Amino acid sequence: MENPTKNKIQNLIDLNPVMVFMKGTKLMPQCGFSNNVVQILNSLGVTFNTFDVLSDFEIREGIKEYSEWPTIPQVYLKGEFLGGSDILIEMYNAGTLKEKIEIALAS
Ligand SMILES: N[C@@H](CCC(=O)N[C@@H](CS)C(=O)NCC(=O)O)C(=O)O
Ligand code: FES
Repeated sequence: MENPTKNKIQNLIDLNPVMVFMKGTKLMPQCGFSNNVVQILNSLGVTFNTFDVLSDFEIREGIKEYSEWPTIPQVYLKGEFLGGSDILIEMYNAGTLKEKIEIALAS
């Protein structure tokens, strides 16, 4: 996937230490899975940026190809794919998510 879509995805991930590809916006998530991620990051006081894949079909499909992960939401931490809703819930419940994010952001 060497194309403008991939470049746009790469730029978003490079520029934003915590980058969330989701359905809807922080204030109005359009799916429960995306809402889960927003609520978890908000509750931990994490600063994050979002991209609404419902506004761009190329990015919606491109992000799945980029990460080889088939679903939205997708959370990236310092350029690395961290997970979707299930994985974030798991890390949040395990109590490991905040520290993982803080360590990554400090490095
Ligand atoms: N188990 C997934 C749930 C997310 C999910 O199933 N997303 C679906 C429905 S929102 C999806 O992205 N489908 C492909 C699409 O809508 O493009 C997770 O942990 O994030
Ligand atoms: S939009 Fe239907 S499950 Fe996410």
